[in-house]
Amino acid sequence: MTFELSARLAARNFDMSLTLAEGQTVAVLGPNGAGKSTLLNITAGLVRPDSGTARIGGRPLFTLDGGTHQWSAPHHRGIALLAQEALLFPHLSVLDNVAFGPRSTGSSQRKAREAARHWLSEVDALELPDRKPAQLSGGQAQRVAVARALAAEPELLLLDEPMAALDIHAAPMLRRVLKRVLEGRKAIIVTHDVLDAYMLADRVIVVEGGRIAEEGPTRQVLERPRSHFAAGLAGLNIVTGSITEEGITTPDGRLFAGQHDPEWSPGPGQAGVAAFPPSAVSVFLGDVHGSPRNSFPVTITDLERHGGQVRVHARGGEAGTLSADVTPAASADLGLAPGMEVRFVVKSALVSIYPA
Ligand SMILES: Nc1ncnc2c1ncn2[C@@H]1O[C@H](COP(=O)(O)OP(=O)(O)OP(=O)(O)O)[C@@H](O)[C@H]1O
Repeated sequence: MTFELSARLAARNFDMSLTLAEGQTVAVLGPNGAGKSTLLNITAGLVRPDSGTARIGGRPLFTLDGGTHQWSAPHHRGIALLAQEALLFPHLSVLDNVAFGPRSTGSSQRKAREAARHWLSEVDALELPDRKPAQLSGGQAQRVAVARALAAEPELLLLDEPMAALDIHAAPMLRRVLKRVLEGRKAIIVTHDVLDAYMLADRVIVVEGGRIAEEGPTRQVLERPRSHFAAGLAGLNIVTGSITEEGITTPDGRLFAGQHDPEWSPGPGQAGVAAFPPSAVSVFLGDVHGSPRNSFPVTITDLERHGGQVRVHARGGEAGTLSADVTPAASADLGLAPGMEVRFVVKSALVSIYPA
């Protein structure tokens, strides 16, 4: 059954629509304050939008358009929300925490505990049933919380940065468990980690300023980003403009040459993106002689160590923020420092051009 939502909430500058097909997991990525949690909370029934509709299959979750207003309470939505913290009932054993969902929908204690054991085994936590939540590590508690959410047999699972509160050793195990249990399930996972998107999601939605900035299949969005946020996650620079024979022309009239997708024949003037890694950018002081192509005057905003290189972050007028990787020796020779005006020159062979 398809999940469909369209909602607006003026107080949070929120206006989004999305559809989730049966069995599909979507990752929601975006900067702080973009509206990711608001999307989950509206879906779960914890925040009420000004207008909109949502349904799972034929079953309405809310209808706030037109004359008839309908609003289902959170526990009637068939939706489970998993937060950053496990939020288990502290006085119940692990087994009874997981059995809680089936119990509250009328299963006998025996049947509910049977279901609980099944879900504990699905999350690799069969050795924990008698413990109290206070006796669990963060990663164990979060796996139990996943089992508790699934034991309620939700039609849609919402995960709000489930790995965020875990240490680096516990996160990979939870990620593996989630990969297994999300297979073939409708789920929306809010995350700041591209690894989650790659491993867990069929599709990615990038949200910015309460709107969907970009969406598509995970690899397409993360390897051919169109939004600056997704480009940042992918570790790429992007410059947008309109398509020409050789590349794109930026809004301030600069030609940016690159390699077109061979399978794609753009119409002239069509909006396009030029994407390139920081390693494709060289840094020069002053004017560059010869071809002015793919060359930007920029102001350095920051320098940081990145692997064995120095990553030079800069602002380039219409081009927005760009970064270049140079060796520490080159950085020292050029005397690079924040506030300096330099020129970024990008190798056109390493620039991919694709439709915006
Ligand atoms: N309880 C609230 N009351 C009023 N405004 C809120 C509330 N929670 C969030 N907002 C506002 O709504 C907007 C979206 O916030 P939201 O928490 O959904 O963003 P987010 O993408 O989840 O951010 P983060 O990554 O920091 O968790 C922001 O402008 C935020 O300030």
